[in-house]
Amino acid sequence: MLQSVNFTKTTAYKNLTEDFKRLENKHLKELFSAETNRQKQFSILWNDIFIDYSKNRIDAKTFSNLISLAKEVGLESAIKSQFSGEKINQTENRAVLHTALRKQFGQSLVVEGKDILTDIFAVKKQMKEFSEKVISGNWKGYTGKAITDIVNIGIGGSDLGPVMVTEALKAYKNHLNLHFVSNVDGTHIAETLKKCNPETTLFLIASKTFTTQETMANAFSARNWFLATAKDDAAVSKHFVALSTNSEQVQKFGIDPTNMFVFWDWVGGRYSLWSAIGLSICLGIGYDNFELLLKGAYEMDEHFRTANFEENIPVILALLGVWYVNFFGAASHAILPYDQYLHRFAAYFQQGDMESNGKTVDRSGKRVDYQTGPIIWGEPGTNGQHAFYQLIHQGTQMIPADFIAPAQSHNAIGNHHQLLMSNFFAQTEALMNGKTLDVAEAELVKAGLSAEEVNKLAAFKVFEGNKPTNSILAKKITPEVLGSLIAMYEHKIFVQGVIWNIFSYDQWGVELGKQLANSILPELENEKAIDSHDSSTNGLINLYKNWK
Ligand SMILES: O=P(O)(O)OC[C@H]1O[C@](O)(CO)[C@@H](O)[C@@H]1O
Repeated sequence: MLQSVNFTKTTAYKNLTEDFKRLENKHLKELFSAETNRQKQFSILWNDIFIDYSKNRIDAKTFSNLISLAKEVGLESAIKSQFSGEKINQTENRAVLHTALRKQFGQSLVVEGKDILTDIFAVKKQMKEFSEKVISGNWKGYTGKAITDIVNIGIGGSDLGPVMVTEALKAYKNHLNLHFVSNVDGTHIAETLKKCNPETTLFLIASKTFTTQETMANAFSARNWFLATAKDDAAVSKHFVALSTNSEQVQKFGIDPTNMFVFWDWVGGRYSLWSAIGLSICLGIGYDNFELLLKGAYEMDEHFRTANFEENIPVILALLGVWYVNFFGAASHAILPYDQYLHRFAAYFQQGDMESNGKTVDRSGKRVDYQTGPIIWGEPGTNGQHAFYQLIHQGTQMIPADFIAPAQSHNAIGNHHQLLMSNFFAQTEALMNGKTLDVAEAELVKAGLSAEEVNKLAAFKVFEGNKPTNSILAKKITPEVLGSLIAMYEHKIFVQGVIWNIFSYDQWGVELGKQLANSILPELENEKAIDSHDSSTNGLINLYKNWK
């Protein structure tokens, strides 16, 4: 079981407090000139991924104290507990075993006396056979036509992962058109269905619980739309399949149990793209590529499970994050992929990270007196450069950022990739070095400005620099590399949760809004004025009722 340790009471934390005093006002430029082999010291080449964390505000002593922190909070035994299937998600009394889904054929994992890989491999086989049948055109719709369009209906973890992965691996896409419907706003399903033909559309109803309001509303609307043309309930089985843990609800909805792809309660929603929830991935890029994605994740699992903390990528990234959140007071962390295909990567980890570590109560049930999970955000470079980088460069907040880029593009058109990469390299260099007042003034003088003008303008052209970044350079974004990158962030989130002494695998914080929406829903179904809430909520509801 996970130990409950307040990390702020450890010796390592005390030492890090001293480190912070020493480094708080030290510029990264100074650290680089003091250590000529700094990149070598603070980087890891692993498979086809290079992690350069040298542009962080640490020195060798801090690094070693951060590693000690991981040891003191019992990270080693926490990793063992998670991988072996202990019920570390204590508030839901569940194991956390998305890593089991990535195990390779021929392996086994016995949990509570049962080899859980037997069931996992059986579902994978079902996913392989089904996806191959649909892709080849052998799976026919109710009028005998092959499937052309796949609509995945799900939300949160039952949507974001498949969306992100199928976008990231679009270069591997086959002929099937993929659509994702998540929002309960009728616009989402309506606009999607405009592009589909009921005879050739396959719906994947993706929901761990099969009770999620948004997903069920969209699923029923999809079925109504389908039956309006098919006019025969028997046709549903050729066009609707379920990805879920809840067979009872699946059957109630009317989906044939043979069309159900199961997973288990030990797969958290935001960690479920590796399970049956990944069926849209199999359909979009082929089962073999899905297997490669799992393989890449498995390799990262093994690295995380076995590497010394000093060389352990997820552990190091997590510790650097803690360093900025808890010592420098960073409130957010940016994920900035220089790859258009990764345009949903940051959005995916908004759920992955914030739903996991957005907690205020520690594992003993007490309110924490330190900061926990940061806000995760980001957009692909170079678009972000022309939008919000101004604040990263010259704003008052410290925003640690991960820059991710592939050395090889899937679309080598002209010199586009060189242009992209020159920006990737330039940004972390600029964030680190900044630009001094002297340089700013000299540039203005060179541009022919008068002394008075130089004096007026120079301050605005200064970049303090000293902004921490990680550079994550991959050879190419292949399914395997993507799998490794996703698993890397998953484990980073876990490590941070262990340090912050919180439960990373529950998400009670999403419940209150759901409860209240359920109690408000009946109040919207009649004309009566509402007075059961506060004046603001009553006023808004009543105005809505007047206007609708
Ligand atoms: O797959 P389900 O059960 O429909 O849940 C969807 C999402 O809802 C949540 O439970 C909370 O919003 C997420 O954790 C989950 O990914």
